[in-house]
Order: sequence, then C-alpha cells, then structure tokens
Amino acid sequence: MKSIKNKIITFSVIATLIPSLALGLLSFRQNEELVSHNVTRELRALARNVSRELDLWVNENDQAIRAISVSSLIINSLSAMQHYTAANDAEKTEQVLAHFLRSVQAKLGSILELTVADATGRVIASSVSDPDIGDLSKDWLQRLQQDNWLMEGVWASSLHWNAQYQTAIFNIIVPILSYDDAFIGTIIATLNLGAFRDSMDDTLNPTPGEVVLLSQTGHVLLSSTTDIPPSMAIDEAVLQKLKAKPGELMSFTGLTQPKVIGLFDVPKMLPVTVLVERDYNEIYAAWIRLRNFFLGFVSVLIIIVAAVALYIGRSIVIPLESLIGATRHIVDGDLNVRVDVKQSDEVGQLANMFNLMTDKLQQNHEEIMAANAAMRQQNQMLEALSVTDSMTGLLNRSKLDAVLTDELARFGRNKRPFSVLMIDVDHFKTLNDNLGHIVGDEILIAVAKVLANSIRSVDFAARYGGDEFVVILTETTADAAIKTAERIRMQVAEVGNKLKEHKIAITLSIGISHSLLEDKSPTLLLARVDNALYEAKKAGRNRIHVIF
Ligand SMILES: Nc1nc2c(ncn2[C@@H]2O[C@H](COP(=O)(O)OP(=O)(O)OP(=O)(O)O)[C@@H](O)[C@H]2O)c(=O)[nH]1
Repeated sequence: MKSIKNKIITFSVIATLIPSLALGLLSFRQNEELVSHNVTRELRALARNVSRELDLWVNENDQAIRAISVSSLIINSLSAMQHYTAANDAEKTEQVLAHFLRSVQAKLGSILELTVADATGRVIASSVSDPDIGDLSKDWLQRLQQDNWLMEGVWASSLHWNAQYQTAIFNIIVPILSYDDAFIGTIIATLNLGAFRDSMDDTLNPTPGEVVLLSQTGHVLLSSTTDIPPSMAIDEAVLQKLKAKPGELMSFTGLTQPKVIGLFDVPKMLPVTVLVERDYNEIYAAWIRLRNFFLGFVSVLIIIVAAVALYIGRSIVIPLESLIGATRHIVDGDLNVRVDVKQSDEVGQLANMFNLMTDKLQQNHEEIMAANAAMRQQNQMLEALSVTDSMTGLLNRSKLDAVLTDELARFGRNKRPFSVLMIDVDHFKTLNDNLGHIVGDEILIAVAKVLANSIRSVDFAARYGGDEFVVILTETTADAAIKTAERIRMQVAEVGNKLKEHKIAITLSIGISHSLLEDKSPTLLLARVDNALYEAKKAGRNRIHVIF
C-alpha cells in the first residue's frame, strides 16, 4: 500500500465505485419501488375484481334460486303436502316435485343439487337421490329468522370440498312462502364453486398472475391454474400475515412457486379469501436483468479505471524507481548513470534535470580527479626530489640519515647487523681538471648507476656529497659486504674503459664497517666508515678497508 501506484489505483477504484454504486442503488431502489407500486395496484385491482365477480356470481345464482322458489309448482306442492293424509298422494307429489327440480337443475350449470324441504327442515324432494344439504341443524329455522334472513340477503353455507363432485360446493338456502306469505319451506341449492372459474379466468385475462380461492383454513378451493391440487393449503404463518393486512403486497412462498408476491381480498357473499399472486422472478426479471447489466457495467468500468490508473501509476512510478536506482548508484560513487526518459511530463522533466545534474557532477568529478592525479604526481615528484640527488638519482644526504636512523632502530630490535660502504672516486679533482666538469659529472652518474645495479632491492645507495657515495647493505655482515664492495670496485674500473673516447682509469676507494650496538646515531657509524675510507686512501687508493 506504500507504493504511489497502489494509492492511485485504490483512489481511482474508490472514486469510481462509490458514485457508481450510490447512483445505481438509488436508481434500483426507485425502480423497485415503481415495480412494487405497479404490481400492488395491479394485484389489488385483480383481487377486488375477483371478489366483486364472486359476489355477483353468488347473487345471480341466488336470484335464480329465488325465481325457482316462487314457482307455483313448488308452492302448491308444499301447501298440498300439509293437508295430505294418504301416503300415495304425498309420494306422487314428491315425485312430481323431484322431476321438476331435476329439470330445473339440469338447466342451471352452476347448480349441482336442488332440494326442497318443508318448514321443519324435512327433505320433501331433491334433484338427486342423496342430497347434501350441509350443516343444517334442527334449530336452523330459528337462526335464519334471527338473521332476518327471511326478509333479505343470501344465506350461503357449508362451503367445503366435495370428493364426489371433485369441486368445492356450498349451499344457498332460499325460503319458500305460500301465496299468503306464510313460511312453508326452503329450497336448498348446492352450488358448484368450480363454475365460477370461467368468470375468474375472464377477470384474470389478460392480467398476468394467479388467483386462488382459499377456505378459512387456507385450503385451496378453486384456482385459476389447474396446477394447484385442492388438497393443498397455504402456510399457516403466511395465511395469518396476509389476513392481517388484506390488500397489502408481500412476498412469501407460493403454492407452486418458491417465491411469489401477492395479497388477499375478502368477498362479502362467501366465507372465502381471494389470494392473488405473481412469480417474484417474473415481475423482477427486467429489474434483475438491469441490475446484472449494471453490475457487469460497473465491473468493466472498474477494470478499465484500474487499468488506466495502473498505467498512470506505472508512468510515474517506473521513472521514479529509475531515479531512485540511479541515485543509489550515485550514493555508491558511480556517476556514470543515466535515467532513460521517454515522457515529457513533470516526471520526465525531473528525470531530464537529474541527467543534467549527473552530467555536471561527472564533469566536476572528472576535473577533480584530474586535478587530484596531477597533484598526486606533483607530490610524488616533490617527494622524490626531496629524497633524491638530482644528478645521480640516488638518495640524497638527508634521506641517507633517515634511512640509517631507521636501520639502526631495526638492528636494535632484531640484532641482525647491517653494513655501510663509503665510496670515494680516487683523484677525482684531477679527472675534473683534466677532462672537465661535464665528463666529471658523467663519471659520477656512471658510478651511481653501477652502485644502483649492484645492490638488492632491500639495500640503499646514496650520494654522500661531491664524489662520495654511501651504500647500506641490510642484514649483511662486514665480511659479506666486502664481496659487494669488490664487485662494485671492479665494475667501476670497467666503466672508465667504456667512457666514450677518454679511456681513463677510474678507481674507487671503499671503507666498510657494520652496525654495532653502541651506535646510537648514524654519526658514530658514519665516522667509523669514514675512517675505514681514510685508511683505504692512505694505503694507496683503489682498495677496500674494513673496520669491524
Ligand atoms: N664534475 C664535478 N666535480 C665535482 C662535483 N662535486 C665536487 N666536485 C669536485 O670533486 C673534487 C673532489 O676532490 P677531492 O675528493 O677533495 O680530492 P681528489 O681529487 O678526489 O683526491 P682524493 O679524494 O684524495 O683521491 C673537487 O675538485 C670538487 O670540485 C660535481 O658535482 N661535479
């Protein structure tokens, strides 16, 4: 999360996601409310229409039965039955009445049974042999009168599923009055609720949805689709919820579908409940399609935004990483580094400036390095000059003193003696005088060369002054030093022969001594060697003298 790139991507995605989702959710919410509102209105209207149609249908049938109840055949038969004494007469009248009822019932499609009972509730005649007059009890007449039923209204009762007819049935009971308005009996019509399906289908068409008539216990009595078996009942909890708020839309587990939305309505004429429902997924299919499209669109949008943010982030981060890497090189002392610039924005300008800065740094560095090298060279030269004799290239006198001091100190530590040779060119003044100073210089240079070539790398050769030289042979006794001195003397003798056309004799006198523990400074040692040289001169020159 520390990377700028990640920050840019996160910001871009959040900046896209929040407004998109907020707008999307708002829009979906509105759409959902709109859909719910429309569906509620539609289903409510449907449920009310079905209730109204059901009431009308019951009322029509009631009217039809009332019309039958005033037929003279029925009134006359019932009136006559009250006076018959002979069983034959009664039986005959009953047969005529039954025939009449069968004839009328056959003409009325909604009526399954037509039964006439006398004022005591005894069945006189029926269109069927075994009439189902429902739950009429002995006190039915009293109850009917209490309900003012004789004067007005439809008395429908005993709504239940009938296994014999394979349909839901109920009874409409209409009073039969004599010509002088005396109550003489009732006509009981058993109605087929299934006959209402046509009216229900007409109401439903073309409205999409499912209409179900439920009993008080929630069992299916009639449905607009044949898929629902009559034994099926709606869930008790759902039933209670729907009953509690008739006309209110709610979603629940449907009778045939896993999720439906629907509502209840209660008609006036029958103790049934009208349930209308629609498949939830069908209603919200368009909404779900739109939602899925939106989510897909937002996903694609986020991918595009993330890709663009990644590109922008990389265009910033990659040059920055190059700059960091290049800076690290500089920190490590490598100035030969460049940042590859391909863009002209601020980051590109920064990279350009970095390259310019690096160029400048490198240029300065090179100048400093060159100045350093020159200075070092000069210092080396100065150092060499300060310890070297300019003509012969051997160590000078002051350096000789320093070397002797060091060697004496080392000898004091390791007790391994070193030897010192003091060499002087014999009769050099004469050579100078005869051959001139330039040749004299050449002779001195040639002698120095012999000395330099005759010693080991650990030894030292110095010009002591004029035509005098000193050689220090480290960790060498005086005996061993004699050999080196002899070799030097011999080689210098040959130098004279080789010196151009002069062919002069150049001889050396050499004094030798080695270090002693009492030599606390170079002075004593040099004095001893000088004495040895003196002795060599005195003895006739061109020789070696050793003082132990
Ligand atoms: N050409 C030349 N001569 C020098 C230089 N330095 C000193 N001399 C001369 O070297 C001579 C040294 O002579 P001495 O050592 O005193 O005596 P000598 O002639 O060598 O005699 P002995 O040492 O006794 O054998 C002097 O004449 C100096 O002028 C130099 O750098 N170049």
